[in-house]
Amino acid sequence: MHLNSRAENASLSLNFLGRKLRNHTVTPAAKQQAWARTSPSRNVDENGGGLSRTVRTQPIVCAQTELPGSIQELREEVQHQSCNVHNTRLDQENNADPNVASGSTRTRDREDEASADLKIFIPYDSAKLCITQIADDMVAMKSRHLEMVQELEENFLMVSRENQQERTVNRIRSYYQNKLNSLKRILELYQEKVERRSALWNEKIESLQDENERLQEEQKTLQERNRHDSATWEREKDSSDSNAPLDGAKARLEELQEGLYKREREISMLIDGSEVQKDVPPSAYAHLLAAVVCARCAHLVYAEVTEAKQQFDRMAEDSRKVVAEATARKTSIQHNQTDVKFQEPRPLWMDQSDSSSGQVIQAGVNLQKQEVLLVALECIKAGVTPTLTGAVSEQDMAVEDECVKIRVFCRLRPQTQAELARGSCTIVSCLDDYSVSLETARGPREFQFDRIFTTEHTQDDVFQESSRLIQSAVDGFNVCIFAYGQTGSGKTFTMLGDREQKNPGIIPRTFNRIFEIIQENESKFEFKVLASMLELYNDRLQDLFVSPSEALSKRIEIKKDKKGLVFAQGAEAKEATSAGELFALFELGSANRHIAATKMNIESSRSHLIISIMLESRNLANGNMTFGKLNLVDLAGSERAAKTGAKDDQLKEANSINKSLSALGDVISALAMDQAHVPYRNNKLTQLMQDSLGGNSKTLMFLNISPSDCNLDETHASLM
Ligand SMILES: Nc1ncnc2c1ncn2[C@@H]1O[C@H](COP(=O)(O)OP(=O)(O)OP(=O)(O)O)[C@@H](O)[C@H]1O
Repeated sequence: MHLNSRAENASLSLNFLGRKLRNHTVTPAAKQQAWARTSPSRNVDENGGGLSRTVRTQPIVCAQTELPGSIQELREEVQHQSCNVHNTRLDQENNADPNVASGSTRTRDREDEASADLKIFIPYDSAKLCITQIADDMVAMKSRHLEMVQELEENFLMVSRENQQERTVNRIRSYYQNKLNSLKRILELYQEKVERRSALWNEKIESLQDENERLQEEQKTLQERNRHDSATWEREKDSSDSNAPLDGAKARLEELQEGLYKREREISMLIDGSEVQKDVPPSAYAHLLAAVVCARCAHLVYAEVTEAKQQFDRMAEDSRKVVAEATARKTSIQHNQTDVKFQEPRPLWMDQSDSSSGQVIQAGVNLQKQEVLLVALECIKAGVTPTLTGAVSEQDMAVEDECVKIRVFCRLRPQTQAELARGSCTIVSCLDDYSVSLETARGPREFQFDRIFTTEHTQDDVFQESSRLIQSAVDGFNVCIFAYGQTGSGKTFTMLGDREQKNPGIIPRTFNRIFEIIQENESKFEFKVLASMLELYNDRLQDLFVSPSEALSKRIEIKKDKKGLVFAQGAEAKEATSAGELFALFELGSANRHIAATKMNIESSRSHLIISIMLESRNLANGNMTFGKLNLVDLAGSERAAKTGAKDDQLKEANSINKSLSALGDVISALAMDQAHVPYRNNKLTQLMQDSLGGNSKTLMFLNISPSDCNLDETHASLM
């Protein structure tokens, strides 16, 4: 070890085993301990063992305030213990020639030299202890430094993270600011638009008011003229006895006026709804009202204008001829068809106009149109009001049935025990067989349907209205009957019936009706009935005719065959030869559905149930084949996920249901609006129902609604 303090304020440097140690702190306690353990005699022994160390004669100055005491102490210690401090050269000379050492100059020189080269011997143990302590201190210092570095790094990271967060916040803020700006711009645009529109409407209202005033003025002028004419006639009558023809004209005028007042009374009665007939759809009243007004005007024209009179007479004559021809044509087609309905069943893919039943329908529609035209012309001629009798023949209904492809029936269920117990009140009322009224926050809203079924209507009433469609399916049409509505609104009750089957719904009744029709026609036709039963849950189709474990391993794909009929590839289609067999198959499917639902811990009402019945018939006389398909669907509930507070799996389930229901809604509205593109492919549900929605198929939708105020939002959404 070498202690070097050559420069003033130089730092203490230690050279130990070839490693340079700098600026270390030696704790006084450690040094104390080191000295305490070192005895002078032992040091001598050890020094003799060759552990000599060199110490400069200059005082050891330590750069750090903590050190000086200790080094100084060390030095003092060394000086006190003379055995530890040696001037080697003096020692040598003293030892070698003590007599020669005379003369003050020489002695001073020697002292100078000695001060320049003073050797100090530190006991090895003390030095070792010192060094160990120094090394320990340095290790501690290193770890402290490392800690500080780590702390600094962490601080740096934290600051940079904060900076980043701030930057992100700024970015988000500016993004939303931009959005807000663009929304403001859009709002301004809309405001402008609304202002423009309202200005336009104001203009229109003003022009209508002007027009109204003008008409009133004209009316006044006409009345004046009338009064003037009648006064003239009176005068002329008084002045001459030869005015007899004018009597007739005056009488005619009075008659006309009387007729006019009568029509006005009828119109106001119609407007007031005082003569509303129970069995006439409300939409028909609008047409009737329009017809009344038109007929009145037209009759005035007919009566006053000679050319118009001739024209109307000609039209009425032509129309009479056309009606006669149409009646004859329809009768001849019906005659050709004979009374056997199934002799020439119409294959599904054949154009309707090619088939005889299609011709009957077409002839029926034409005849109806011509008859309406003739009645209208006669009414105009006679100046009478066209009326709706409400007495529609079975045949007319059948014709109408053939023409209408989508019907929507609304069914209102009674309040449940739970709703009654909760004190819910009823907010839905049925106005007539076609309209319901819903009490909303903004007042009552009316909705029209093809038919309304109230709580008074039985399952039988409901089935009677739908059973004609089953005949159509056997005839070769594709038919779909489905129920839509929120959970608990009565879909399952309508489609399946109650659990005990005391009030069977449409599905079991359909099974019976199919085989009744088959039985009625089995002498002329051979039938084959195949059924498949599928469940659509979370966009996955599951075959309900196999066990749930087997169904899980099966992949079902929706395909179309050559005739355009949709089928589920991979799903079983089982044959049934009686209503009982069909019902047994249905029970098997329902049991599998229940097991699968229990296994997956879901409610069966959270999936769509699709029962497809394929009806094949072969004409025994000519071998012609006919294919019809009947889809019976019990849809999952349509409630909103937000209201139910669904999370995770439930939310996924609700989203999947909503997606499929909105896809179905899109398809129905595209069909209702006769759009060129119908988005069937958007969802598995609509893909599967494709061949029984639109085209030549017939669709019956049941809209099930709850009457209670607690379901107002859902009921409103469903009705909309
Ligand atoms: N027209 C009705 N007459 C009497 N009770 C009815 C009627 N409609 C529904 N219900 C009763 O209301 C309750 C709910 O009906 P249902 O289970 O058919 O609703 P849902 O719409 O099918 O519900 P989910 O979507 O959960 O299957 C049942 O107890 C059912 O018996």
